[in-house]
Amino acid sequence: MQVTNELDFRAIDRLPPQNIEAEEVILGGIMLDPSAIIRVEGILKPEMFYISSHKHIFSALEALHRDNKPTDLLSVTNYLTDFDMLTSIGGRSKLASLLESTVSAINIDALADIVIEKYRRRQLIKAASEIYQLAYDTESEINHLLDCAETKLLSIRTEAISQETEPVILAEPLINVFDNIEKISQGLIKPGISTGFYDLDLIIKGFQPGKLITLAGRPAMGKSSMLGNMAINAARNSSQPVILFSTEMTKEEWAMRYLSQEARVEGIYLESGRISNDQWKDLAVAVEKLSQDKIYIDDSPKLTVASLRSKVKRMVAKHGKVSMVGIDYLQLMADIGGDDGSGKSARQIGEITRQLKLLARECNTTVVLLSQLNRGVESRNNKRPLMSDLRESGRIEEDSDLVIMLYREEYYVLDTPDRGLAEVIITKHRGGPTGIVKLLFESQFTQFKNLKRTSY
Ligand SMILES: Nc1ncnc2c1ncn2[C@@H]1O[C@H](COP(=O)(O)OP(=O)(O)OP(=O)(O)O)[C@@H](O)[C@H]1O
Repeated sequence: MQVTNELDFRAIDRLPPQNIEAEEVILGGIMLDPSAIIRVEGILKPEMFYISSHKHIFSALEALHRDNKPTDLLSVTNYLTDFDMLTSIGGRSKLASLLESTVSAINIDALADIVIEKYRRRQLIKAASEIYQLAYDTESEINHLLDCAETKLLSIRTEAISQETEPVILAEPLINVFDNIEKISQGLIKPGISTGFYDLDLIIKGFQPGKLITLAGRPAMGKSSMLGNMAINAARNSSQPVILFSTEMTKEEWAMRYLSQEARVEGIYLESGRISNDQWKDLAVAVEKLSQDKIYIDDSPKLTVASLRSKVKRMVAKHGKVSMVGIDYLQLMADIGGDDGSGKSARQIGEITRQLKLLARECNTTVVLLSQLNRGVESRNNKRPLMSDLRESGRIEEDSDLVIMLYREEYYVLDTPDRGLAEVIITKHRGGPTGIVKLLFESQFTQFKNLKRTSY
């Protein structure tokens, strides 16, 4: 019996995970009952079968089904004969034996689960074997090898997540939603973690778990400031940790910003050391307060989505939950290798945003991703950013649940009446309204503030 060529399992002194009987009954079941394939269609894939001939037979059954043809013994035999594959799968006797060993297709879903699970285990062994080989590659840097190893494991996990869900009857989420509304109305839970900005919360309902938020703007609009403000607000309003991944600013620069905001001492005084006695007291109080905040900062300059993901998962394992993951910023992530004109970086960006969206869902957290905007904004009369200004906008727009743009008129017009004001423009909101929220921006403290309180 010829087995699949996933890995040379002879090198491993154990039989690879597989369930040949389950594979046979699935194939026999589909030949017996043509409607059975619908129950595994899109879930079970040919490559998941352990036996090579089973892969080919399942592919043939899928092709027949796609063409609205019967999947019975005669049709499969003809199909494989036409493609000159009948002999290689074991001939007519192989197909007949599959039918003979099957009584019904009743358990096909459960059997498909078994075959998929065995396939995943083989994938895991394959990745482990490749990682084992990687460790001997002395030509490459260890951090690069660790990234490669993480990526291999991540791709198995990503494939598993994207296949895990099955449609459920409406009644099921309905009960959850009703239960949630009841708890919110009784004040037992909050609709989301407050961003600290009341008018913004009114529109987006705070930070919602499982969501990817893209926060974009031209340089110096205040993206990092907004992310820092949101992070501390989320940590204080949820009492759960927040992680900031910062490829641009160091952890000391973040600490300086937070100290400046909390003590209300401008950054230039902190940097020059020109501090009054009163300010020293304020700084001491601020250090004490900030030391209680659960803000974790990772300033690895070469951040990949694979390493980010494992760091977040480790934090979740340690603390139970993470209220927000902030990333400053997308275009500086190490997965993006630059564009050679073939759209490579757009594809890489698309892959990153997809992974981040999956991470938000998997870890039940909110991911806030900073993104640069195209220079195109600068050549327009109205410089308020638009969705199309997002660099490599297509995938960012698709994967994000919310796209928020920052705009400050004073950046372009010095004597504007809107001096000190910032516009937070919600250009995309999946399942909710869009709109513009005005905030005060104190650049000397890199702090956004509410203009006036609007109650819920
Ligand atoms: N210590 C400081 N004192 C005064 N102004 C500051 C200070 N730090 C930052 N700013 C100003 O605050 C504004 C917002 O800075 P921030 O770093 O948040 O912007 P950004 O949108 O993240 O920019 P970039 O994309 O260039 O990193 C800028 O105009 C900057 O000059």
